[in-house]
Amino acid sequence: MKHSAELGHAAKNDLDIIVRLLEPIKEQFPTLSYADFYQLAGVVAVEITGGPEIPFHPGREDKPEPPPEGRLPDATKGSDHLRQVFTVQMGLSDKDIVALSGGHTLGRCHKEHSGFVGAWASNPLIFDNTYFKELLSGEKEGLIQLPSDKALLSDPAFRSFVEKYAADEDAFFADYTESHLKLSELGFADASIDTSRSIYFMIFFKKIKKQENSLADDSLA
Ligand code: HEM
Repeated sequence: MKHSAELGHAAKNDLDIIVRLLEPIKEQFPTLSYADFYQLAGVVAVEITGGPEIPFHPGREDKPEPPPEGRLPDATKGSDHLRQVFTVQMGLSDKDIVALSGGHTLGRCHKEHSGFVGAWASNPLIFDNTYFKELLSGEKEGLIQLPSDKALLSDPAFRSFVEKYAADEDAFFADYTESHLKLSELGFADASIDTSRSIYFMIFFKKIKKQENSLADDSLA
């Protein structure tokens, strides 16, 4: 995210706004890598919008170059493509694919970015299981279902997880936590629980959370 090539990526057009908002917080923690900082911001975002507490292990190093192009999933494609990206390339399971897709409980699609328009849920600033409930209840005026979201309904293995998460938010939160943690530590060989450092980082976490709250208050004011 700190590389301009990534920021200019059509699929992530708004990232520069987040990067700009986070920069004053990052400046207070110069020893923290950007890779750890942005992962921590993701963990905080899920938690402060009502989602589960995801464990965080620090120690990622910043890379001098962005990763190669073409590794993001394509929203116009179906289940074979999702398994190619998440299972073949990243080693994640069907359960991970469906649980992580629940991240679409937050935010929305923008015409100027992806060409799609609208949010997946009527409460797009709350992390809950509405995404799965909406998916099962069919298309609705004002809400979006991407082809890649609909693939979770037509593929029987995916669908069983959609039904489970729609019926049981605790099960979604438990699986989402596991999958988010797994995704956030791909390629991070040193991820391990080092108690003293984890406690140290929890202090950062609380500080950042406090500042996020005051940023949110400012932007509402
Ligand atoms: C399964 C494959 C995925 C596909 C094909 C996909 C596709 C998309 C697309 C097309 C957008 C709209 C971008 C825009 O127009 O601004 C989007 C937004 C978003 N995606 Fe995904 N996504 C996937 C997985 C994920 C995962 C794993 C997460 C997080 C766990 C996630 C979280 C989000 C969020 C929060 C937004 C809203 C961003 C905003 O409000 O600006 N997505 N995604």
